[in-house]
Amino acid sequence: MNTLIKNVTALLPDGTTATANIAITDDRITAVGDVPHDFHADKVIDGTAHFAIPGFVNAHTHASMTLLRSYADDMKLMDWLEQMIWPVEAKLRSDDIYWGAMLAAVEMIHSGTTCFADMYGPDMERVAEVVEQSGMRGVLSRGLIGVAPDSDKKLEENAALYENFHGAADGRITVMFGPHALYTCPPDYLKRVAEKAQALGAEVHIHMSETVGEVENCINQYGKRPFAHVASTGLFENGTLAAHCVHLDDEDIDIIKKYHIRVAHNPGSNMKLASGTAPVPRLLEEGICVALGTDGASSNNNLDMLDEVQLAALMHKVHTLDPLAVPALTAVKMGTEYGAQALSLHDVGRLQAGDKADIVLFSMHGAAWTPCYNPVSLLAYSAKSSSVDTVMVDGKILMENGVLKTLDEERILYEAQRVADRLTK
Ligand SMILES: N[C@@H](CCSC[C@H]1O[C@@H](n2cnc3c(=O)[nH]cnc32)[C@H](O)[C@@H]1O)C(=O)O
Ligand SMILES: [Zn+2]
Repeated sequence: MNTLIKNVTALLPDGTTATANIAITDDRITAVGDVPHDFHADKVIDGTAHFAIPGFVNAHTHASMTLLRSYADDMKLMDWLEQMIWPVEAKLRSDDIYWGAMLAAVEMIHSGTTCFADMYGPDMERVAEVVEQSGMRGVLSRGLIGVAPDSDKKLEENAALYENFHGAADGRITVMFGPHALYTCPPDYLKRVAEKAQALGAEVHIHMSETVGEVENCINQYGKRPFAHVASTGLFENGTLAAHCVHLDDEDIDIIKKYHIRVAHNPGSNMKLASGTAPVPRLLEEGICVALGTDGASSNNNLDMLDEVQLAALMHKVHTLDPLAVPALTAVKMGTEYGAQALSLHDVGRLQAGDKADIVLFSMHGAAWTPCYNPVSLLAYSAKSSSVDTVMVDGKILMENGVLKTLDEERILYEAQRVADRLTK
C-alpha cells in the first residue's frame, strides 16, 4: 500500500520546516521532498495547510490507569499511592486492564501520540491486545512491585510477556522489564530482575529519583544515592529508561552518562504531585537523551503529549529564569525524535526516508495557528491538540479528519465508565 501526503508543511530532522511531499511504501517513509515521478500512490492525502510531524512518543505512562482519572487528586505521592491508588488497583481484573488501555488509546490517538511506553499490570497481554487492535506502537513492561507477596510470579509474567510479545504486531510491540522503583523493589529483587532481563536481552523501565523523600530514604537505608544504589544491583547493565530523574546530583548524572540511561521527563506529573523540577537543561547539555511522558492519567490528568511539550518548554524557563532554556524545537524533539531514541526505536521519530511512517498532521486552520511565522513555535506555545487531524502508524491511518478508524470510540467510553463505576464504588 503506497500513500502520498501532498504539499504538506513538514518538520524535517534538521529542525527546519519545508513544504514537501511525503511518499510512504507500506510501513516506511520512502521519500520526503521530491517524490520519484514513477511513485504510484494508492491513496493521496492533501496536506495543504497542514503541519506534519513525527508522531508523539509518550515515554512514560500507565495506560490502564486512565480509569482512575480524577479519582484521587491533590495529594502527596506516597499518600496518593498508598491510601488511594494501590487499594483500587488491587481490584483490577483482566478486562479492566483492557478497557483502561483502550480508553488511553482513544485519548492518545486523538492527541497525536503514535507510541507509548507502558508500565502496568496485571495482564499486560491485554495492553498488547490494545496495541494490536488500535494500530499504535507500544513498549510494554510488567510493573514489578518487589515487596508484594507474589513478586516472583510477576517477574515470570514479565519474562513471559517478553517471550510472547517482543516484536509482535509486525514489530509494533517491544517489551522491557518494569521494576517499579527502588522503594518498592529491595536490592535482591532488583538483582533478580537484572539477571532475568540480561538473560533475555531485555531493557528496563523504572521510576528513579522522583521525590526528595525517595532520595533521603535511599541514602538512610542503603548508604548510597539512588543511581549508585541501583547501579550496584546490575539493573542498568542492559539499557534503561528511567522515568522522572527529578532530584539528581553530579554523581547521579555521571552514572546516567556511564550507562547511557535515557530519561523520561514528566513535567505535568512532576508539577501536579509537587515532585520538583528535573534538571533538564543540564541533562541535555551533557548529551543525555531526554524524552517526555505524561505518567498515568491519575497524576496529570491527561495523556496529551502536546501539553507536555508546552510544559517542558515553559517550566525550565521559569525555573532557571532563562527564556532560552528548552527552546520550542528542543521540546518538540523531546516529544518525538528523542522519545523514540529513549525507547530504543531507532527507525522511528523522524520524517525521513527509511524511518517508519508514524506521522501526525495538524490542521493549521484557526486562530491558534494564525499568523504562521514559525510552525514549530506555534506547536510548542500556541496550538491545541484538538487541531490533530490525521494520525498514521506504520503507514496505516488510525485517525482521519478527527475520526478514529481502528477503534469504536463510543463503545470504549461506555465500557471504561462501566468498569470505573465497579472499581470505585
Ligand atoms: N499494581 C500492579 C503493578 C503496577 S506497576 C505501576 C505502578 O506505578 C504507579 N504509579 C503511577 N504513577 C507513579 C509515579 O509517578 N510514581 C510512582 N508510581 C507511580 C501506578 O499506580 C502503579 O501502581 C501489580 O502489582 O500487579
Ligand atoms: Zn509513573
